[in-house]
Amino acid sequence: MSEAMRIAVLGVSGRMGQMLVQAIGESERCMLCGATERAGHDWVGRDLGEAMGIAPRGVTVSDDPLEVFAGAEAVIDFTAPKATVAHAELAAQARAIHVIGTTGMEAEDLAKLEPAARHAVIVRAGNMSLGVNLLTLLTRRIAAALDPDYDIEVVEMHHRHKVDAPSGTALMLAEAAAEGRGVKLADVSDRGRDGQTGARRRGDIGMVALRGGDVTGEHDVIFAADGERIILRHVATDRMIFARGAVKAALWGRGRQPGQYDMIDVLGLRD
Ligand SMILES: NC(=O)C1=CN([C@@H]2O[C@H](COP(=O)(O)OP(=O)(O)OC[C@H]3O[C@@H](n4cnc5c(N)ncnc54)[C@H](OP(=O)(O)O)[C@@H]3O)[C@@H](O)[C@H]2O)C=CC1
Ligand SMILES: O=C(O)C1=N[C@H](C(=O)O)C[C@H](O)C1
Repeated sequence: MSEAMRIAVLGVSGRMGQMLVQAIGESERCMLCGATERAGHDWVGRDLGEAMGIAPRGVTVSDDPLEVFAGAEAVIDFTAPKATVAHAELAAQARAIHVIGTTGMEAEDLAKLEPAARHAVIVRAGNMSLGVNLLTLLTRRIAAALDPDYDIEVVEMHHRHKVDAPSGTALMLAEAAAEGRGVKLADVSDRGRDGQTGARRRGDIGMVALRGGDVTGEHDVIFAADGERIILRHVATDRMIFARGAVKAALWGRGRQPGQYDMIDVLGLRD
């Protein structure tokens, strides 16, 4: 059996950071070797397990990503866009596999991942669950089969703490719908309806974001025509689906050529 993969978790105190610690602990194929938080965070310098209120883990939370990357084969990053861009540069220097779950990245942030991917394996997805990735494939197929008399709307709901909209998943689903229709999402996307909007433009793909309570993540893709609606739905009830997907991505990255990959590659679903 090959050696257990050494994985570090970035932004470890976050909702996803803590799930990732649990998901790494579940697998015999990997071990947690490091963890980071922002400088000044009260977990920095403490044993991770003790900070989490569980048994000591023998891993000290660091605010120095460079030191953490140097000791890791893979790093898993569910933090914030600017932090992720900086992490990508460090992952490239350390030749570490960089699994990115962070959403809300703008085009300029994504462009900065390209030079890093010349040296590191980057696996990035707005949603790391099997269910959502399958849903993107279904969305693409259905959009390809229907003409623009079927209006496409992507509706998402998340917890009150989420800071970006539309969600990374909603963007993945809208991209898949646009791809199925053979159009560019940027040309047809309608994200900000408010006031006197005028009638819906034929062929547009709408996106709507709801925020409230503790909703883990819910996404509907609606194909609405005269006389009928088709609704594809994914409901996440446990963040472990994302964390397990991210660990799977890190393990998949071992021995790959540098470049940018997504969960469709990891799950072997590319056609
Ligand atoms: N792809 C997927 O499957 C999923 C993606 N996500 C995405 O993951 C991201 C995180 O979500 P969530 O865990 O809910 O958010 P949280 O705010 O709970 O966690 C983010 C953590 O990252 C920390 N952080 C920010 N900047 C840095 C930095 N420079 N170095 C180290 N740590 C840093 C934050 O610290 P502080 O709070 O002090 O700023 C915080 O602890 C979001 O973009 C979310 O949309 C979430 C779930 C699934
Ligand atoms: O912030 C979240 O919580 C989630 N973010 C991802 C997204 O933006 O789609 C994935 C999941 O829906 C949870």
